[in-house]
Amino acid sequence: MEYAVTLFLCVIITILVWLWSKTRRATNWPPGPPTIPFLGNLNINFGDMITEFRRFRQQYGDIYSLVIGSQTVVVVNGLDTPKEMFVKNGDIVSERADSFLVSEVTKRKGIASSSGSLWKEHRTFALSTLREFGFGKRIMEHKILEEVDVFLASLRKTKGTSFDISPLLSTSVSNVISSIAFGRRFEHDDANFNKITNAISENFSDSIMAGILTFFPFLRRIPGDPLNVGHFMKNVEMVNSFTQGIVDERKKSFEQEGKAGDIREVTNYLDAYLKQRKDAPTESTFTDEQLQVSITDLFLGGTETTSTVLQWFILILLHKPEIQEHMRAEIHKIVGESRFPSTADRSKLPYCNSVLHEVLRFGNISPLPLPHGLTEDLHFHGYLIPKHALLIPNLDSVLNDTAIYENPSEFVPTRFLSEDGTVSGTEKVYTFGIGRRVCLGESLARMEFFLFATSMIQRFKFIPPDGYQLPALSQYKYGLTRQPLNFKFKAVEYI
Ligand code: HEM
Repeated sequence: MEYAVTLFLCVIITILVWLWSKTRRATNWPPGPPTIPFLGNLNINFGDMITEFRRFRQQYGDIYSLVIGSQTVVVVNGLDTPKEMFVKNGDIVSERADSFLVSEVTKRKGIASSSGSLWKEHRTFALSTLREFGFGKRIMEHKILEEVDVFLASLRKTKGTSFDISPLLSTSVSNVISSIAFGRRFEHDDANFNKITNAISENFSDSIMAGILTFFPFLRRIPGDPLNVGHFMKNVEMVNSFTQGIVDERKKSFEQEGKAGDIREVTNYLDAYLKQRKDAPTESTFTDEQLQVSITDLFLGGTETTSTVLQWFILILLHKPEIQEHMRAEIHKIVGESRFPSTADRSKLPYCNSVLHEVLRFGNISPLPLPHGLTEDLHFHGYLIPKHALLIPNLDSVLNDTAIYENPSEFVPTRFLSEDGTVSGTEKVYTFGIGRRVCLGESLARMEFFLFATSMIQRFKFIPPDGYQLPALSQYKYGLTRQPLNFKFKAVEYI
């Protein structure tokens, strides 16, 4: 009996010591808020991480750490420290750390969630394939402008009545990446496609829970599902079966074409992948599962982010009609009214260009990207960053840095306009990330943003409905991206 009690006490003490050691910060790690025994930094405000992280930066400097659950989080802030961390040490810090989204939702597959050679091979393949199909080229511009044309026709149909533009933007922007990723576009009244873009929107705006589950995975099992994980996973399954259906259908016709010796010209990522898979050795990383997850990554990455930036753009211009007027005057002067603006006009539209960069800065749509992981312990600025840490490049700390920008919380349309009328300083607008994990769709997103935004302003005036209170520019929803609150407006045809 005495032996059993002693054994029991030893087990309890071992567990307590283990728990205590897991929830304290080692002395050689970056500093951070004091940890509470057995709780670590559980007392921080998870509801407003952006503000909380700003406060920690003021207190602890450009690199600090938090102990949450049994995880160590290291947050890297400012302009120079992230560059040094994610560019100079790119070999060590470009893995994707485990999180609920990475390990439970995408099972470390695809592009955004994979690591090591699986990630390198697929990122390289995706970049070179997408470049071949027009990323950053005129052929891509044509595709986007076709979509802009359909989008503006839908705006016209609203006949100046008040409406919510988010579903229309999601479908239009999604059609661009769909045609590049799998050679398809969808009609604006396609109910099934609208269900898919709606599921994506819901998951992007409603995923604080994904962050919580990263640190406390057991909360997923709570009876009654108070975190609504079931709904999130249902949306994930809906999107997965949509992309799987497209892959399966094309695989079948690809095999038939192969048998007949008549494979269609390769014009999209899906066809390029099937061809790569056909020619690849059996032990290659190019598998059916990788195909489905990487297509889904492109589809998701290319849908919600760009349409969120466009929503910020419209909301800002509703608040500041004088900026609309100024942009429209510049576009009409340089481009005229009969054709859409093109990327070749960009350098001749410095005011518009400055406004769009300011939207990318002010919108701050991905302030805290998915955490990076490490391949080994890293000694950095005199601290030890343990291999198991989750590394967060805090993009908010660059985009709202008072050392770089005067009054960063204000929208200043001429922020990037120099006295000589040229645009400068835009290289510090790190909206698309830093280092080797930098956004894969950056050139597409920039082109889409420019073409959609300038064509809209060229032809439409945006006005708030009479007596309607627009959401303030300081308000936002934060899930996977930082989004404006829902709003309505009228698009009145100008030309
Ligand atoms: C304005 C629009 C966009 C913004 C602000 C944005 C921002 C970002 C950010 C901050 C990251 C994470 C960087 C990191 O992990 O450190 C990222 C990754 C990624 N983005 Fe975008 N993105 C946009 C549009 C797009 C588009 C159009 C695509 C479609 C091709 C795309 C595909 C991806 C992919 C696949 C990754 C994962 C890259 C990797 O892990 O190697 N994004 N994006």
